[in-house]
Amino acid sequence: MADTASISSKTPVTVLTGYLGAGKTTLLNRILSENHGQKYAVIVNEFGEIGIDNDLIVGADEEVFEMNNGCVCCTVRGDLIRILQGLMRRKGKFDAIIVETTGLADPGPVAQTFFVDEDVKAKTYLDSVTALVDAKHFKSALDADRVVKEQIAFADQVILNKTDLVTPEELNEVEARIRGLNPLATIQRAERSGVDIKSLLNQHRFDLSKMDGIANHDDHGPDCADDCGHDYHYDHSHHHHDHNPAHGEAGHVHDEHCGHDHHHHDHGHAHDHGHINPIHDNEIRSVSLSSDKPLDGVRFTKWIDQLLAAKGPDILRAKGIIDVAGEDKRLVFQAVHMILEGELQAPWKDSENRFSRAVFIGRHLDEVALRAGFEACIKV
Ligand SMILES: Nc1nc2c(ncn2[C@@H]2O[C@H](COP(=O)(O)OP(=O)(O)OP(=O)(O)O)[C@@H](O)[C@H]2O)c(=O)[nH]1
Repeated sequence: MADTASISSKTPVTVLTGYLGAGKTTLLNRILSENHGQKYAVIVNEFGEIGIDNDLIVGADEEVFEMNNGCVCCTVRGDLIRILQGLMRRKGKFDAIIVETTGLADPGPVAQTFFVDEDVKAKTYLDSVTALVDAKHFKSALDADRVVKEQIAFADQVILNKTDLVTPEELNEVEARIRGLNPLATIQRAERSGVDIKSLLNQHRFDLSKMDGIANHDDHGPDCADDCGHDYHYDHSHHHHDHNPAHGEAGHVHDEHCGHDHHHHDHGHAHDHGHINPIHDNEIRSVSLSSDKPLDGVRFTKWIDQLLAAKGPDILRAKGIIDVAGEDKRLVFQAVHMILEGELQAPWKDSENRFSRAVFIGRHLDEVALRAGFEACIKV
């Protein structure tokens, strides 16, 4: 149980994203002023913002650290590491950290920081990427800026805010659109970012032990309740890759998808077979693969390694639970771009129907090839 102990001694970090005006400041203000018994250190990115944000947060008597740089996508990681290190020297003064990204930020590099930097990894863990969505302006923002899709694609949980400004029909439509982009995230509706703070933070969304909800994603996403997975006993055969040598360099996470379109694909998928992606989004989408037959562990590992090495820049998030032939425990994995984490855990119960399921969220996903690759791993 060593890892369980160490996870609990690490400080949880919530990365908060959301397009301009979605309600991030409103939410932060709630987090910092409501009486929930927790102390949060907040890292605010100043980019494009004005002083009032500061006043709000400082006034709430919390620790505030700012990142003063322009391009979050390429350069914030070094700053973030430094700020996190500074914060961790004051460990004990707060229970959790919230990183607010700018409305224009690609959450990828920020999320990757928590898997790449050894020091950060040793002291903190990414609890969730939480995206705020402005129900009223979502559709126009989607058209205006690709980062909106990235924020949704990366999110573990979405707060669908400003519900007061749209009709129930419009709200359902926006929610379906979000669900089409990301079948895994939980979605909470809110007015003035009024969600239950306790339900928002400390959810362990990146914790491999809490991914059982993926099994239910066809319905509602991984609605991992608090009691999900608490009793698991791990085997801790932790498997952690960084396929891109460039990522190994300290303070540098400029990956290929860093804000610039280097990738030219033939757009062969005019026809969208995605059964969980009811509304066509020509770029970012999700593909869900499943099988009730066990997979060959060696073949699957090789496939996912090669897939992420080749397509990592396009794959924003992936999660899965795999029934490995001859293995009593389920293999659980998740990836952020090329960074893959997987471990064996939670033995299948005798009464349980075993299954394998993998969900990929990304751009230019070739569903036919993904499906063929996955199915080739089925143990014959
Ligand atoms: N009607 C309505 N207005 C809201 C709601 N939530 C936030 N607002 C308002 O929307 C505006 C933008 O909210 P902020 O919390 O500043 O949004 P933000 O994401 O921090 O915005 P940026 O800092 O520009 O990225 C503010 O005037 C809020 O008062 C809501 O649920 N309904």
